Amino acid sequence: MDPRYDIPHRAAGSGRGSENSSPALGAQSRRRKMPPRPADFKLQIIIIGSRGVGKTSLMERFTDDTFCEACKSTVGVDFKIKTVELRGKKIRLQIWDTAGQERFNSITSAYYRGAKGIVLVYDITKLESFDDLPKWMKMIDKYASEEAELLLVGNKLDCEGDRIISRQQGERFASRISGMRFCEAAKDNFNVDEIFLKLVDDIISKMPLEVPSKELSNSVLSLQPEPEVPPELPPPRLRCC
Ligand SMILES: Nc1nc2c(ncn2[C@@H]2O[C@H](COP(=O)(O)OP(=O)(O)OP(=O)(O)O)[C@@H](O)[C@H]2O)c(=O)[nH]1
Repeated sequence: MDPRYDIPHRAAGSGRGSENSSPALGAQSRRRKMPPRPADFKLQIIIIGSRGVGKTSLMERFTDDTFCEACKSTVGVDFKIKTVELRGKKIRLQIWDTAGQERFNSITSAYYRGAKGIVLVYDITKLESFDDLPKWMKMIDKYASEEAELLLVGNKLDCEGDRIISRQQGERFASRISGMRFCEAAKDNFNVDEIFLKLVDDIISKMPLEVPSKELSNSVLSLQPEPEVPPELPPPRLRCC
């Protein structure tokens, strides 16, 4: 893995402190009570793609380093949080996992607008999921911000024997979309951290990181709290051919 991508491990233990700690543990418990350094940025990333391509598995692998053998199909949207450090900045990622079933499009479309990064996933063993890509691009064009970074992921690389979509086909599709990156991955942790971190790196490399600290803290404060409700719909944009 690229050493620039430094992911802090989750703190071990229950994290439950006690007001009556022994003096010998005083310094240690005081250290434990230090509030964590606030994030410099908060970013939203949305994962989209047809049903069963592995969106939930990718999210869980990246955020919790696990995957479920038989995930339930996502209903509407779900999200997880992960904090990473890149380019000396602490970045709190909110990763939205959307349902692949078309009947949820009216719900999931509301989450596109706030996303700074969009991961569009297909299954390399399912032609239909690849054929659906233009449909997903239409959703992106209609609902996402024009500035959002796009990443196309051909998933289930561990099923090479059942592959139907070649790597070249994936690359060709991505090359036709302005600024879209492409890679292949698998839930057993092939390329998963790398794809998310590369996407975040692409996003923050375009952000003004060297602004004066006062402005930076203002920009953090101005970021919205975790969106419990979908943001307003964006104006349509034209990107897809
Ligand atoms: N072999 C293999 N199976 C995978 C991979 N990723 C996901 N799966 C399996 O594919 C099935 C669907 O995975 P999900 O992660 O639920 O797919 P999803 O895209 O979130 O599905 P929806 O929520 O219905 O849109 C599950 O049985 C997963 O275990 C992978 O990389 N390799």
